[in-house]
Amino acid sequence: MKVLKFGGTSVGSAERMKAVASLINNDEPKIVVLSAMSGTTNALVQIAETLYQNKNEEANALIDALHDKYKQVVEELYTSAEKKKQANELLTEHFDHVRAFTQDLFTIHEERAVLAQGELLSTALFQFFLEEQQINSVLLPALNFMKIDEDEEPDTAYIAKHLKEELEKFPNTKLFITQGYICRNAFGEIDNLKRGGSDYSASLIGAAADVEEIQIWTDIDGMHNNDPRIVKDTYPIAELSFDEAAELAYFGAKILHPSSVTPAKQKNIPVKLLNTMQPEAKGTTISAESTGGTIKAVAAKDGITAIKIKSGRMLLAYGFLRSVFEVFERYKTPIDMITTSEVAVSLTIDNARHLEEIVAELKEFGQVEVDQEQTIICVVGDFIEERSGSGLKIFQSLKDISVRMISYGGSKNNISLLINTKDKVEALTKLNEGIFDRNTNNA
Ligand SMILES: Nc1ncnc2c1ncn2[C@@H]1O[C@H](COP(=O)(O)OP(=O)(O)O)[C@@H](O)[C@H]1O
Ligand SMILES: N[C@@H](CC(=O)OP(=O)(O)O)C(=O)O
Repeated sequence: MKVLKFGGTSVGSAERMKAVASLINNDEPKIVVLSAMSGTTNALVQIAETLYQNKNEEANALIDALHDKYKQVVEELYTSAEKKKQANELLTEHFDHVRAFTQDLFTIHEERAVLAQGELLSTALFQFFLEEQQINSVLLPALNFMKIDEDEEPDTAYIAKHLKEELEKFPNTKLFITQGYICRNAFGEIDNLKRGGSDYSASLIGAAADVEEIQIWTDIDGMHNNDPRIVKDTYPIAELSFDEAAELAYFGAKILHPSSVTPAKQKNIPVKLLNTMQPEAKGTTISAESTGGTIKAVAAKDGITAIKIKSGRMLLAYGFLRSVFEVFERYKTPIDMITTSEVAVSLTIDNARHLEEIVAELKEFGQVEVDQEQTIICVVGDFIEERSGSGLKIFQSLKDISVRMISYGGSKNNISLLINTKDKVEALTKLNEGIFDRNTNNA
């Protein structure tokens, strides 16, 4: 059994859905995980924001516009009048459900129900298409097995048990379709795995069903060595280790959801990143093995806040760092980077929701400085043997850019640098020119 996840762009139009159907139409047993059609989740987020503000007329106009877009998809996707009618009835049901929220109090619970509509629609429309094409498949409702706990972490035991039960209901079926992104929370309510979470769904499903391979089908031919949205002349990487891929995903490579590597790594299931527009391309294979040159890729994570605590008196005392970390723990705020000197400790966070409270508490330890609009540049590779002077190449490339923090040694896979966000494009471009050995890594 394999898991194949198709992202928003891969199911973004009737034409794309038809291409996905032909890609999966073979005898291999598989679970197909679909995202919402591209643009849908953003549109639903906008509808939810409008509903929060009680702008009901505006919300209705947005809902109508999205509904119209889907009517067009139905027109293009199906050939028979019967399927078009069935699909249009389904659209009415879903969009009326969203419209109903204009009449009522709008809270986070309603918001989550609104956000779930994208995946519910894409999978239902796709299943209808397979039926029309007489391709035998079963639609598995993710809300019957995908669950997060009180800490918003996946309940892997629950997922494995309930997914197995769902699959066992259909012993003769080889093709299952299900929703990415959506789940139930500890209270049984509809929830989600955060933006981009369908990759995470695919990986959790793959681990739960102990599949032989997880494929993430998207609109690019694998993980590139640099952000292709920012830098020209990037190339796909043939192979990455789980740890390298996890670092890149966490530090901004949008092609993968940050948490999606962990479940696959735990079960040692290879993950392939493949391109729906170019299915024959080799893509990237993520596995326990790591081969290729020393420096593999670079990614950038924006929205970082740097906090420096200066305290000559206390820094070297044992227990000091623990007290600092406890402040962040109290506010459930993870720390990304940390560096220390004799008189100060600098660290970064990407969730500044409790910044004010955190800073107020840290001031008890010393002088606190805060810098926002920072970016972490993360260079990933196998740095265990400093054979090729990777550090030198990195610093030479960045010689004209002011680097605020440097972190190396936490893992053998990552050198992280903190820079001002305004310097990001220049930093990524210079690194692209200065640090890669194209012949070794290119897919
Ligand atoms: N290092 C990278 N390698 C490949 N793609 C990347 C990288 N960094 C950012 N991306 C972007 O990620 C996009 C694919 O992710 P996403 O938009 O989430 O796809 P999907 O809609 O299939 O889920 C690509 O189109 C590309 O612009
Ligand atoms: N539809 C959700 C989940 C998702 O993963 O989408 P995509 O696979 O298109 O990144 C989102 O837009 O966040």
